Amino acid sequence: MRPVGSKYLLDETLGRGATGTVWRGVVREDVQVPGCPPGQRVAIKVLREELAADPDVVMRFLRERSLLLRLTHPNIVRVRDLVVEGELLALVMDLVDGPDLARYLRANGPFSPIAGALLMAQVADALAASHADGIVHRDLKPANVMLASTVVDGVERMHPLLTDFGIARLADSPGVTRTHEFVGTPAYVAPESAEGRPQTSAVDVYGAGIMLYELVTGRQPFQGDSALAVLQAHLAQEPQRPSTMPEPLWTVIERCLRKDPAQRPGATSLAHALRVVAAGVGVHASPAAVDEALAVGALLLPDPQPTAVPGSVPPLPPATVPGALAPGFMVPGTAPGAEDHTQVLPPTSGQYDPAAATAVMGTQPPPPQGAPDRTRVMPPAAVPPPPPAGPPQEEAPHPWQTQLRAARDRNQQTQVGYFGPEDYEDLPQPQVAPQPYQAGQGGPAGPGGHGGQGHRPGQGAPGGRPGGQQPGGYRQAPPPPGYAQRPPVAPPPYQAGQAGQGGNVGQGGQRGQGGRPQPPGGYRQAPGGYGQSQGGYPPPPAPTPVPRRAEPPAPQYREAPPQRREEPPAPARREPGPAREPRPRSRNRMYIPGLGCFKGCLMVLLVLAVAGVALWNFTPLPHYWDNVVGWFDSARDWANSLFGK
Ligand SMILES: Nc1ncnc2c1ncn2[C@@H]1O[C@H](COP(=O)(O)OP(=O)(O)OP(=O)(O)O)[C@@H](O)[C@H]1O
Repeated sequence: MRPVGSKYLLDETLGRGATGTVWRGVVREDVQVPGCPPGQRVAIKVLREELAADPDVVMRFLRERSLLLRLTHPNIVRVRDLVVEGELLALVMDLVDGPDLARYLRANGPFSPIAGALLMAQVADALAASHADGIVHRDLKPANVMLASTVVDGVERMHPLLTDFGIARLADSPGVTRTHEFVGTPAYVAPESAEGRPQTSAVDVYGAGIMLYELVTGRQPFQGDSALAVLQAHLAQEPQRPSTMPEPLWTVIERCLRKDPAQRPGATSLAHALRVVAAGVGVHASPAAVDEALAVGALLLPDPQPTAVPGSVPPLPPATVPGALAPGFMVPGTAPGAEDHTQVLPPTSGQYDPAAATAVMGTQPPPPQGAPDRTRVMPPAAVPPPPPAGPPQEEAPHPWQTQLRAARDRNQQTQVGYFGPEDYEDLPQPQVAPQPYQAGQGGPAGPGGHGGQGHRPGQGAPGGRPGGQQPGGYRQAPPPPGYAQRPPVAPPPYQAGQAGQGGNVGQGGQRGQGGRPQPPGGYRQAPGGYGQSQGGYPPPPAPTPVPRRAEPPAPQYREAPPQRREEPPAPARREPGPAREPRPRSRNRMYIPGLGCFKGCLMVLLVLAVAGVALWNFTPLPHYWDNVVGWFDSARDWANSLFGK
């Protein structure tokens, strides 16, 4: 295990993202960390060195320490500590034993509308709490929702936990992102973020709408061949209701995806509305619950005081084409006020001092001066010379570009991007693309409610996807002390426990009649689950102990074209400018996470030595060598005899 800071040991890598690497770690046995007993297993996100080398990010890290540590909620992965040492920045979090939602979706396919609504209601709870605390997530996506499993009444259930809070905000340093760039993932980015307009907590609600759509359909509402095209779709296209989507759920999604952030609901009312929808779309919903779900639009109240994202750029001139980017927009350094925001990444704040005390941002005092430095996960970067005074020069390559290259092989990464009007001209005119799986789809819905409305192409027959809830219902974990400041949310009706056995409510609001008969307990055959997926997830790659579905997936989901891998946005074209200063590069040329350059070099020498020994012993090389030495001796004797020596 490798030390990180003076309190933690890194064990193994859990995964890598665009902003850093997440490790499984452990609290050292010989230290005291408040709230974390010695030996406690934790997850440690070590931010990438480009971020850690930016003094502005470090300052933000320190400033927001108390905010992030304070953010506790049953549906938020708790941040336990922040480690700042040399050029290492790390967040210590609770370790979640489970997959993230993106991986779960890939492995198991979409959720039923009820399960999707209930899952997203918990995510909306987490958003409401963070917004009330002044924190906007800004990078909401399934990959940032971890699925823990909890056992309630002897039944394993999924418990969503939102993570990566504050990362987008940390990354959004003036030294890291520049004017009109966005931090986020194109498929989930709100129009105002893509356009560089001021952002508020409404961007998270937009992301929640995209996620909700994806959870119940298996695809995202806005797609394109490139990140730029996806961003353009967010700006110009209207989302289309899939025929299988219950009307109340669509009402919620459509409101979350409004282009105007002021028309989106607040996170608190979103959570409430989703529970009302979940209670009203099952075939066993009471008529009153059905009516309430159909009137859900009235519950979707905008946030009266949306939380502003600090430092988001001022509004730009209105676009001339609806949904298009404003003229001159996204060209770094040319937009009005750009000079206020665009900065060259400042030099690092000084040489790394290995003898310096570890600065761990906990409540514990730092170790005494002269204590051995235990953290060398990332070696220090060279200190570049200060930029020469004179006329402004073109900026060095953006550090995020390095990250994007590194992340290129991963789908749906958090990205920073910008694009200009010339890029926009390359795009096809905005149009509303037909839903891929609508092609060849069946006729009008039959009397089978949601279940009969198109899960099987060409028919409206009964027997679609059954929803329903489990007797005993899904229960939420009790909120922790202190969380009660949040506005009260009406207890969801499903807590009362409903037996679910069939399809969802049809588009016309009639209760589905034709849901496939299911055993009590809802869509899963396993006892205790609600909806399609809430009965526990199979921890990949181990097979799930209970069959997930009572029937094979609906054909159109299988027939839908595979999701394209998102390419990171192409770097913006820049006007030819004066020659760039060579970018100061890190000394860490051969970067092996956790090993560092020195050990990497030793490893290379060792490999060369072993190869040399093997060559000498297992090839005729010694024989050739003797021959060469013999020839050399003969030549010397001949030369000596020639010159009479
Ligand atoms: N608290 C945690 N406990 C356990 N695993 C975690 C935790 N946080 C993240 N992970 C795992 O680590 C992996 C990498 O996480 P990270 O947040 O860096 O990825 P990402 O969200 O895909 O990337 P990015 O947001 O930078 O685009 C994830 O796949 C997730 O499964």
